[in-house]
Amino acid sequence: MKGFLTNMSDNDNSTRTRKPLGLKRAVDAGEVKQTFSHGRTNKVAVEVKRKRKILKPNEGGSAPAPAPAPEEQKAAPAPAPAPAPKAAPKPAPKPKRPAPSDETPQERVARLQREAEEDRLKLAEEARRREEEAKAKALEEEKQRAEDNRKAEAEAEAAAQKAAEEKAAKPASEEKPAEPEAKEEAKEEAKEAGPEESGDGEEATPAPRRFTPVKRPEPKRTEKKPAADKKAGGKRAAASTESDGGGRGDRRRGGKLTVNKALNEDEGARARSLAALKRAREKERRAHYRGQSQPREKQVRDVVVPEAITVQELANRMAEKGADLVKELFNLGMMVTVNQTIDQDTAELLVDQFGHNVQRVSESDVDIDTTEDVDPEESMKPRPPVVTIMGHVDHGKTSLLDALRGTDVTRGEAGGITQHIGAYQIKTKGGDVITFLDTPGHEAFTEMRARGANVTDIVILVVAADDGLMPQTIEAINHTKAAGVPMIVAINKIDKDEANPQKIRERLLEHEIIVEAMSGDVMDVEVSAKNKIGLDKLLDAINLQAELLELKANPDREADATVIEAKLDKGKGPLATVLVTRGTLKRGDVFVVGTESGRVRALHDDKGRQIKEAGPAMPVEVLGLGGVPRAGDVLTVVENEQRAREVAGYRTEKANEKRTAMPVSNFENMFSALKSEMVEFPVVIKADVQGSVEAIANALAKISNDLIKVRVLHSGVGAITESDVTLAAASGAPIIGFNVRPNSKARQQMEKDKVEMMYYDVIYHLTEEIAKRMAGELGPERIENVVGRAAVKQVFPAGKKDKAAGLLVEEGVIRKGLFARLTRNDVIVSATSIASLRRFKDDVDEVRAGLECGVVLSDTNDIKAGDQLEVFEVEERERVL
Ligand SMILES: Nc1nc2c(ncn2[C@@H]2O[C@H](COP(=O)(O)OP(=O)(O)OP(=O)(O)O)[C@@H](O)[C@H]2O)c(=O)[nH]1
Repeated sequence: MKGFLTNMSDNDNSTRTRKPLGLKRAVDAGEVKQTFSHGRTNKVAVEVKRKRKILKPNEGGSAPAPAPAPEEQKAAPAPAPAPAPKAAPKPAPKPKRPAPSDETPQERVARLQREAEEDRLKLAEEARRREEEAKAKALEEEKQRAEDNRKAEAEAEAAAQKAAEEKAAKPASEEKPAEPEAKEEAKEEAKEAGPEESGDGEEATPAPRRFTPVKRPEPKRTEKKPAADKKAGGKRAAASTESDGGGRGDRRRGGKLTVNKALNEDEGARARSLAALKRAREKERRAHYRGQSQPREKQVRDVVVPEAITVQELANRMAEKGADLVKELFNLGMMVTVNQTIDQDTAELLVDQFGHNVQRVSESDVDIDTTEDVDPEESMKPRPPVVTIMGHVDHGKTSLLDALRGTDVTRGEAGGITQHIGAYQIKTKGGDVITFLDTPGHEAFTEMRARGANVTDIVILVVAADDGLMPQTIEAINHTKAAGVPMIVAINKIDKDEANPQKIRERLLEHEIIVEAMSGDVMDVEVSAKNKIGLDKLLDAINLQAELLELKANPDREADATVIEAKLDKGKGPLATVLVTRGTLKRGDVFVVGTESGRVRALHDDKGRQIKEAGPAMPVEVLGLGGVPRAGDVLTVVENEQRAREVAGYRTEKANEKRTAMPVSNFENMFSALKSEMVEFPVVIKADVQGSVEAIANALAKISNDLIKVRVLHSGVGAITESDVTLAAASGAPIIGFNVRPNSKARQQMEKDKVEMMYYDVIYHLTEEIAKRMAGELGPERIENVVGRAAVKQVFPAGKKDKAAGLLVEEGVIRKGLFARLTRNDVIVSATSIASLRRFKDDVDEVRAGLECGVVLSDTNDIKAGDQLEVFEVEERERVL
């Protein structure tokens, strides 16, 4: 290599001197290509090949001898500036010089140029391809090139000698054919030399093909390289040309190549990475999509199922589609929408169907269950009794309450403060406190009890001594018994002359009330509310009874209370009178009452005084409620407002759910709902045996329907009595006698009261007749027969006020006087009749389909073009049950 470098330097010197020589330069220009190709070894190889051509024939071993001389000469004239150094040493042009004629060398030069150009191009391609080859190969290639270069040097010399010999031996004309030979030889040489060397002449084409299968060079790279080279600038190019000569240059070249490669590789890498990224993303996307499209693994959820829930809410809790639930319900034979509420059982069924776990929510999870919160015995302290007064109308309940209030020692001192709330407490002379609920009457008592608010400890049954037991007295007795509350009988109005307390006591026996005076255990006190007689005795009796009851409550705890009454005060807002059942209610306490929550803003006692706290059995008015609760609601003090709101919210939700929860629609329910006004057919039944009574009652129940129902006022075995007649007369009911007859008194009474008597001995006849009577009660059936339909085409005034409708009869016939229904968008606008019917200004009786007419409708002028008129007859038929 070094030798080569020295040659180059020699050539350089020579070129400097011979620059002006254009032709030589042209000859050298063939070699210049090598420079074009950026001084890569490849170019050098081109020269080598040419030399090889000459080399191949080897025979001309003598040729090299003359070559050196002309070589130098030739090299000298070669004007090639930069490339010259390389070209110069090459032997190829040298033989041309000695050519006998000038033309031949020119031609040669031309050929050489062409060949060189072709070589250059091909070599360039090959070079690029080579560059593209794996880095691992690069070193080997470089080594090979280095060797080639060395060979080329030697060969060039040999070739030069040979050429000289040939030229010397052959005439100028023979030189031409010599060239192809040389080419062929060169080709062979090139083949032998290996792929790298094969960039010669036309033969170069197969070379790249040979490479192609090995590694397809990316065309881009080949293009980029020169570009990159250009960018590198002249300096670099010069440097590269310089570096071509030696191993260092090779290394550098390698380095350059590496740089290019690096560039290319970078680009390639970038391209690959982008593509790879895209592919990766696409793959990921597809995988994701596939993942989605794959059937999801069913997630089993614990679904909390309350007592009532909307379909949508249940769907949400199951994370299922509402429509799916509706579909499922439809399959179960229930027609519901997502907004409808279904009951717990249905909801559970759905949850099961969808494969989730049912989790029944118990009230205690959210709500407050005071029954579970039992106070320990040691915490219990005696509390005042709570007393309710019941009795028949005008027997003196209110009077007695007032009288008892008057006995209050504290009130007496205060000078008769009017009662402020619906309950009050009195302090007896003995210091005992008694709470009276000022809601007399068993209805209120029972209603409270029905709501679970059994706050009454003792019932005082007021019976007027002058009146005896009356229906409401008996009802009060029954209600008290049902409540299991002890009773004290207050025989009132004993001040009256006609008062007969003993008779009352006796009558009470009929109702299993045995008073103490009759050796029973029910205390009885004779009182006069009017004259304030026996009040102390009554209070004593109450206290005694309270003692027996051992009424106790824990006052040292958060309060529970029951709403006695509640109202909305314009100034104070919602107010509730509550009776503390246990604990102590204090100002500032946070509570929940029914569906309302609140904080105690103020407490008022029954006298309207502000108090700070209220203990067990004390009635107080509470201010600070969020809303008006209902009587019987339980007020519970809770730890904080959040809890109060939670409970109130839960109760509200539950109340709403219950209110909106509807039995699943079916036609039966639908129709029964429509028939709100049911007719009752009252009867009194008397039969010979109980079995008959029951059979008749059942048979009559069966002929009852949604429109009319048999109501048995009274039924019994035996003859029809006077009282049966009285009862039947009061209700306008017939008396059904089955195998029985009225006694004479009853018969007279029947005639007097004009009570209908129906005798039967066959139940079927009885039911048949009753059914007819019931049908008669309902009246004949109205059946509508539509006879025609017409469309309102236009509306025009008729007379001063009326409007007439221009009709086109579409179906049937329209007749004057018939009933008509005017509908607009299928909604009935008016039910009327055809008042007048005209056709072309003539009154007509009827107009048939397809014809136009004008009508005036009775009692309506609300007619618009586009309305539909339906005309119908009404037929009345005897009703059959
Ligand atoms: N002579 C006499 N009359 C009385 C007595 N107690 C009540 N009355 C009268 O009986 C009538 C009815 O008394 P109320 O206290 O209104 O009776 P009530 O049971 O509250 O009546 P309602 O509120 O209608 O249920 C009134 O005119 C009273 O004056 C009594 O002890 N002696």
